[in-house]
Amino acid sequence: MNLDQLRQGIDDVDLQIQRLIERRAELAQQVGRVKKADSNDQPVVFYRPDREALVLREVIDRAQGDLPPKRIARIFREIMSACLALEEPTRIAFLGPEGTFTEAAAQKHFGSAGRPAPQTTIRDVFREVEAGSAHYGVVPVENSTEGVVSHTLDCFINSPLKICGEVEMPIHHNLMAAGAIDVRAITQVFSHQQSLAQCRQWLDANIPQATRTAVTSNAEAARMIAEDMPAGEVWVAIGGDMAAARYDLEFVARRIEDEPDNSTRFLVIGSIEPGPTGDDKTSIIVSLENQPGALYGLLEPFKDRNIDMTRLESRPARMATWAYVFYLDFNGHQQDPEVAALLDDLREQCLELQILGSYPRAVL
Ligand SMILES: C=C(O[C@@H]1C=C(C(=O)O)C=C[C@H]1O)C(=O)O
Repeated sequence: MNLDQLRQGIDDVDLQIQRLIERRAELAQQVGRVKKADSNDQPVVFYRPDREALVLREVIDRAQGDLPPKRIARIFREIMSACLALEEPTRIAFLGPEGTFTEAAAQKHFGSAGRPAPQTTIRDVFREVEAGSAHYGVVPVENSTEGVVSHTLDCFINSPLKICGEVEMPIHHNLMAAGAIDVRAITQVFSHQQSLAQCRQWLDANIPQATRTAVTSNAEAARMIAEDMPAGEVWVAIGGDMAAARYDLEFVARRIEDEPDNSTRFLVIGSIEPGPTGDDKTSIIVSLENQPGALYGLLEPFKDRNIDMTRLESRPARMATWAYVFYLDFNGHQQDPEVAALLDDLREQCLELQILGSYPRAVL
């Protein structure tokens, strides 16, 4: 076939794809009407992360041809995002400002039809969702190089919100400046404290002379470089591609993170509790008495029931009675019989047990 014929073929296929997407959107709107009709005057829950995870896993399972399965799943992610927006425009609070990795994580999880609501602190993200001003929130929880974001875990302790999803993001850092600069002339480097820590060795080796200053986010650092730099100073920022694009900065060096597999895990928080999908995780917070064997008693039921713990984090207790506070992630959904039995075992071992949520394992 020649070029014109091939392009005619593409036009024909595009027409079919478009009509099918439009048909899909109509069906999603009907789903929205059924959800409303079935709601018995309760707040209607349009977003269903469990169903979305199943749709995406199905796409990946049946992928064929040369398109990588995750790439085609991302296309479906966007289609679903547009369909959900027809049912209800979804407002998503995230740790801002615009240009942070958390914004990129929110987009990866909800697609681009979500309405972003940047917040100044992690606590503000919780507040915004608790108050109902945003439907869902996205907050960072752990980084593969730097460990847990303890502030996020602490926010859960006094919050009624549940975890309804997780997002994994590879994190690549750039050194960014407001134009062409001489690296030896750099006086200050700004970024979020976690990003500075993730690039510590690179900074020691390449710009040891620059003062490191932690600011509220790497997007704020990028903004400072673009807008606040005094004459006679050479400031740079560390941040992701989104921050560079948002403030029109140039890359001095790319991928400066010390660990090439640097990644961050984010949590989606909200008031809903997704149903089981067959590949889920559960997160809990427990407090234990300060007595010999307490931690052993917590771990034993996992071994007995052959349930995989994926994270165990200890937090300083806030109340005297809470001698130890632990944050745990494990495989399975609280409605799975084995997990329900495990939770019963744990309740006997712990002073308090708070279920933060069961949610589908990240697909993309
Ligand atoms: C259409 C639905 O509503 C939303 C949109 C979805 C989709 O486009 O496939 C899936 C789940 C929901 O977030 C549904 O619940 O099935």
